[in-house]
Amino acid sequence: MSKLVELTDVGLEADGNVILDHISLSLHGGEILTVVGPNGAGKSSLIKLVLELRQATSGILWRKPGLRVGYVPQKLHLDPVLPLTVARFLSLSRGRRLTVAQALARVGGERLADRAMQALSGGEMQRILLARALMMAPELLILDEPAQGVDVHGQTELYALIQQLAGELQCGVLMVSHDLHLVMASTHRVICLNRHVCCHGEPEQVARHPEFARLFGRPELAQLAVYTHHHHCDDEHHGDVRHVG
Ligand SMILES: Nc1ncnc2c1ncn2[C@@H]1O[C@H](COP(=O)(O)OP(=O)(O)OP(=O)(O)O)[C@@H](O)[C@H]1O
Repeated sequence: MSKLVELTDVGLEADGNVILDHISLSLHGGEILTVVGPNGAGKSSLIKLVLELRQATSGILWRKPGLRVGYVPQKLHLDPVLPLTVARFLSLSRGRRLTVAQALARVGGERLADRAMQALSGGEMQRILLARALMMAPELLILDEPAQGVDVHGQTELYALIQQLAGELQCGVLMVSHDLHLVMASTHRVICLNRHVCCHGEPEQVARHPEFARLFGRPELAQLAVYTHHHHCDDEHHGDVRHVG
């Protein structure tokens, strides 16, 4: 599968504070990478770097040239009195490659087409935001806590849907989640972030890593520590390479 994004030793500072320190990661098509970490760990900042909404202060951020990125934000702020149906909302997205009906079908939301956006439940809203991100047939889907405001059953369903879409569309998925245990079954790799990469690997390995256990308050799990570090020695930096710092 082709490489979509690669960060090599990336750092981000703002107002003299280190927000991200020596971050290295890569993501390929069809692969799901979940970023977990405590509040203030730099998860949203990392997503903003990959979205090119912020610029790294050091290191190299490479994106496949012309990469199509679909983004699902944590929340959508809508005017409560704005008359807007789901179909109309989806039709407003830029760079469309799918029809509204196709995007709704992808997320199992066909029956929601004529519903007012303001009348959607938390789970329905997240599906519609996902449908919007799919409208331009993304090669990379970026999701910032996609299951926020969704009950536990709905969260499990949503993560399963994301996993299904990544397989069907062969797009890469980069998502932030607060609950590794809910997302575990639906992700290939996990990065535990606390400004730097604390640990990195398959979900079971990260869940049992002492640093993860310390951050998430399960020190007893540290006894079970298994750690596999995946080195990415792939050096093909061509295309959209950005050298900074
Ligand atoms: N432009 C900025 N200037 C100064 N500090 C910033 C800036 N942007 C982010 N920060 C700080 O960087 C840290 C990381 O923020 P970020 O929102 O990336 O964390 P997060 O892991 O997404 O947190 P949360 O889980 O609470 O959403 C925070 O301490 C935040 O205050």
